[in-house]
Amino acid sequence: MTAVTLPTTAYGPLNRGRAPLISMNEVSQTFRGGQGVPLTVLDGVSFTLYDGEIVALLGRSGCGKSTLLRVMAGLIEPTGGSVEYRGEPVRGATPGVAMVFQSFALLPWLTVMGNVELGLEGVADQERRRRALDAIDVVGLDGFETAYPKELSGGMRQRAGFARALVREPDVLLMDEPFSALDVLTAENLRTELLELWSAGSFATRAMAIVTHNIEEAVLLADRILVLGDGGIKGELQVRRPRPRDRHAPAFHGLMDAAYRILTGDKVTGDEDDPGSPLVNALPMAPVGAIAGLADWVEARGRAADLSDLALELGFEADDLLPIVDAAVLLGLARLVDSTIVLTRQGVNWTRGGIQPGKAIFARLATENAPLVRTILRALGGSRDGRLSDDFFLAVLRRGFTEEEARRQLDTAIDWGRYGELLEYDAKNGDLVLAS
Ligand SMILES: Nc1ncnc2c1ncn2[C@@H]1O[C@H](COP(=O)(O)OP(=O)(O)OP(=O)(O)O)[C@@H](O)[C@H]1O
Repeated sequence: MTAVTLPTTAYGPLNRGRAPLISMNEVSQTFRGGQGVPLTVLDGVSFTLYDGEIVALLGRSGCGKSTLLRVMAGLIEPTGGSVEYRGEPVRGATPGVAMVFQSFALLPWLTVMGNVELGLEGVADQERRRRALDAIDVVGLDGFETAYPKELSGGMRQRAGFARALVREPDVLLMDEPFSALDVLTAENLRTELLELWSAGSFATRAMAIVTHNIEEAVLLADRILVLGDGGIKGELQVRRPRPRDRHAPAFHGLMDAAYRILTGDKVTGDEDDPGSPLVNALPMAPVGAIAGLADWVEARGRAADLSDLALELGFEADDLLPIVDAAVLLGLARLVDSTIVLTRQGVNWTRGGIQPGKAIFARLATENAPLVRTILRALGGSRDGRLSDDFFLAVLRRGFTEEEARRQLDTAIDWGRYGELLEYDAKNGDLVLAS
């Protein structure tokens, strides 16, 4: 569906330049099953959780989602491979991690306060009390400090579960189906509040991973969805949608379909023939001039360059380069190997080929790989006189993007199409015109 080629060893192309928090390297987990028969649940899984992201681990029942989460938390020592936390090997419980469980896991003989304070063993009384009260406040349980779990509804128990995890101010919050024991409305409420707190930076956590088998929940919450199956990661989806996400947007449905197709075994990534719907596969917003500039720099450095070095040299943050890098990768001008950008043969030909041959290469790549450019060309080709108003495209794009995003998507496609001499744009009346 997307033409972006993902690096095969590191599942995190959106996160280049961000700090890795937990890295799993070729992790395997084999349990002794019934009658001592070995059961391999994870088989050489590599995955990195980066600073700033929410990752959903999606998969069928029994595929090893909880096992993967427990290995990340250091609750299980894997039978193969290794786990690192901020570059240091994990031995025993992973530092900086707190967990939230489906079953709430509260001690029935302790009050809410007592349960939350449990997360702070070893902290002085007064400090412990202050932090517990703060955490209880953040999750909206103030007033229930002295209540016992049996006096609370399911939703309130899970709030206490979150408070007990957050009171530790964890770097990483790992959640194992935290909403699936709750009724639909309570789950929705808690999910929304968690996202609001996350977006507002109301707690110190830098990254979250959530296990779920609910596709909609994964698309609502995550920046990245990893689909687990057959002992490994079957596929990955990037969710580049602003929050809060509109469940009714076509793009949302497109992502759910894509996740479903990976779950059920259809290959979604790497389908070169179909760049997918422009409503789901947004164009990285980078003008051609910027992509050309990047390609020139990389070419001048032997056709491969480390992104952080490049950013440093240019005086940018690595993140500033991301849309430009994403655009080059989407078009097929470059590929990423971990954090190194490497020009493809087409990328080299584009940079070195001179103006007209360069334009021809770009035109072909944009038509093949950029969903919105392709859609616009098809629509113009099917119109009476090869001419359509930008209002037409904006109206369609608004089904998947905000007003502002829709305009920027169209402007990017026009910029790419004009450079490739595929189309013209008549700014006076806002018409897009197929190039003659
Ligand atoms: N400690 C253990 N000993 C033996 N087998 C185990 C152990 N823990 C998990 N398993 C088995 O490993 C497989 C994966 O379990 P896991 O709980 O990780 O799956 P899951 O994807 O989280 O499933 P679910 O969605 O149903 O919770 C299951 O077959 C389970 O029975």
